[in-house]
Amino acid sequence: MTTPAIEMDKLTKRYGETIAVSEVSMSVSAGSVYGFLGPNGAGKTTTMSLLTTLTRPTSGTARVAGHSIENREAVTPHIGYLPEDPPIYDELTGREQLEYVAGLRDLPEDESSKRIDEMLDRFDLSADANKRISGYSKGMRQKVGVIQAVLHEPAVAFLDEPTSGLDPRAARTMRDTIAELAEQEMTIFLSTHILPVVDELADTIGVLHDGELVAEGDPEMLKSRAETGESATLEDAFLAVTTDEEAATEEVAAGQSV
Ligand SMILES: Nc1ncnc2c1ncn2[C@@H]1O[C@H](COP(=O)(O)OP(=O)(O)OP(=O)(O)O)[C@@H](O)[C@H]1O
Repeated sequence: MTTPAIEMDKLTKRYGETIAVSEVSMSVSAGSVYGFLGPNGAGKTTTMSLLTTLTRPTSGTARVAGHSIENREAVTPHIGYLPEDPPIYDELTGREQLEYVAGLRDLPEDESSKRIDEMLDRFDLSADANKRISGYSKGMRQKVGVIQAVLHEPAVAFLDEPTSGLDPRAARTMRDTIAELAEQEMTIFLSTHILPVVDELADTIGVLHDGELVAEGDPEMLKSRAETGESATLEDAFLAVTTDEEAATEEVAAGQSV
């Protein structure tokens, strides 16, 4: 059996009185797309900060690409992260920003410049690649953020709202790119509020609510739990598991979902 790309065991993060992430345990198969859902404030960003080693857990453990998150140097070469606000330098051009990131990752120059060109072209950014990022639109910045997260072909990419700010064509390109990267065995940990994106791409969906993993399964399985008839959507399922907290917890306890 191959090592899971992500494993969490009772991962917990407290901020004073607030329990942002509460004893979350899960396993994400290598090469799969994991859709990570939850209402505002559920703890998704905190979970991704923990898994990308930007925040330390209060208790519990996790391994990413086979390495403990306690060991930042071991984990970071294997991951890419698109946070809500991607770290990019306004004074650089799009191409310079990507070359800078490739340099940080020690990528061979000829290989990385070919991949940068290919990704810029794919996201329709080639014509603006030599313009300063300060003049980029929100969507253009988002494209740069995504490209830099996957440029080094990490084993696991954490993407927080990757289609945010993108026009319909660019959003389509983003979804196609995510599917393609997963086909190439990259594990994608995808957090978004746009449920059709998750429905289309995710092999497994986990729903976080008040820091707890209240449901987990493939999209069809989750929909079948919504109890709104045969035409239940992922939105119905999401609302069911994040509003009827007691029932969800009971099912978790009964081992029906997690
Ligand atoms: N640095 C921090 N200090 C104190 N509390 C925090 C901090 N970061 C997050 N929290 C709290 O932890 C909880 C989870 O927040 P988090 O940002 O992880 O949620 P989220 O699921 O990403 O929400 P959203 O969908 O709105 O982005 C919230 O109650 C939030 O107020």
